[in-house]
Amino acid sequence: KEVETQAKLANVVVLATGGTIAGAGASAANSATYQAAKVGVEQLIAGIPELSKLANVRGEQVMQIASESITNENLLQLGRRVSELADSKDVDGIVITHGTDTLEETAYFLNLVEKTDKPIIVVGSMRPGTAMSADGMLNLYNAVAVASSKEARGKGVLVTMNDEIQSGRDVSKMINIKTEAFKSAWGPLGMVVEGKSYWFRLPAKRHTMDSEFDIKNIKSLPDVEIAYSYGNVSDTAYKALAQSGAKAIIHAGTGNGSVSSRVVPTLQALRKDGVQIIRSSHVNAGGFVLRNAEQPDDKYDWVVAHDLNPQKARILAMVALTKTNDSKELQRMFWEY
Ligand SMILES: NC(=O)CC[C@H](N)C(=O)O
Repeated sequence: KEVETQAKLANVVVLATGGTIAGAGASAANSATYQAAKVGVEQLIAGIPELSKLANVRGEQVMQIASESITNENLLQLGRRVSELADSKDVDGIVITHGTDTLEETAYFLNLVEKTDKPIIVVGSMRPGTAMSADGMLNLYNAVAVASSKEARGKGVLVTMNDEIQSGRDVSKMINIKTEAFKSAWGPLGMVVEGKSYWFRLPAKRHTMDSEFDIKNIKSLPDVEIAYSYGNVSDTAYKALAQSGAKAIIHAGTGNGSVSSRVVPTLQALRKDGVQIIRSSHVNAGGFVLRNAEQPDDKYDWVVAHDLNPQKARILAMVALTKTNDSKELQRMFWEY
């Protein structure tokens, strides 16, 4: 009978990359002071015996790092492994355990480049497993539940944190001390409760199967950098980034991606030199940058990131630049993805 049930369960692979979900602290009182990326994937899976009722779960340790240290090479390595697994007949769903600092970047990257309709779920935690009220166990349980469900297919890369199912495209880490840390300006897609998913809406932007990007065709990612804006900002960072070889600079602007009059001439000159200038906003609850509002983008040949925050804009710019260096094409991609 047991063999029969196991045959019916979905096959889910957990790819572990590190982060707080694999963190360990000195005592149960250490919810914020601990070391990330300490616990191996086998131990994470073994810590949740209930997973075996949801799916046939196996783990792979892809890397063991805190996510602020993830490089473009790491992203490509992870993306290629996800793609290989998604192509395998024996795999129904993929879960990626990840540090929360750059989780939103990895989730968006995979959402753009993985050609599969199989569920891909990225998950992390805000407290290490050694802490009181650790959140990683339930987040991972929920991730495996969603990864093994048929309803999660074709919805793009998803993130399960704090009982919510979020689109990997929209979600962002909004606060770094609460377990209710991941939010999207446009709301979650659904909820996952006691291993069952409840869906409310679908992503409207192009992703995975419907994307023109494919990890199999991406050999390397170009250098795209971010410059932060604020009162009294100078053009020093923009110039230095261009000089160090950036193909595009994401302007992490104030408000509607506005640009200081001290910086405008430098960005005009950099664009003439071939650097793509992409205006985004660093406002906290979600930016909404429109073309030719605040700055004449048509005249300067700049691109706007619309609702993508600066770090997500960097991901799309890198992926887009593997295909085109035409600013009109880049702008189309920024509207569509
Ligand atoms: N909560 C977390 O996962 C943060 C830990 C670490 N900075 C990381 O992103 O990997």
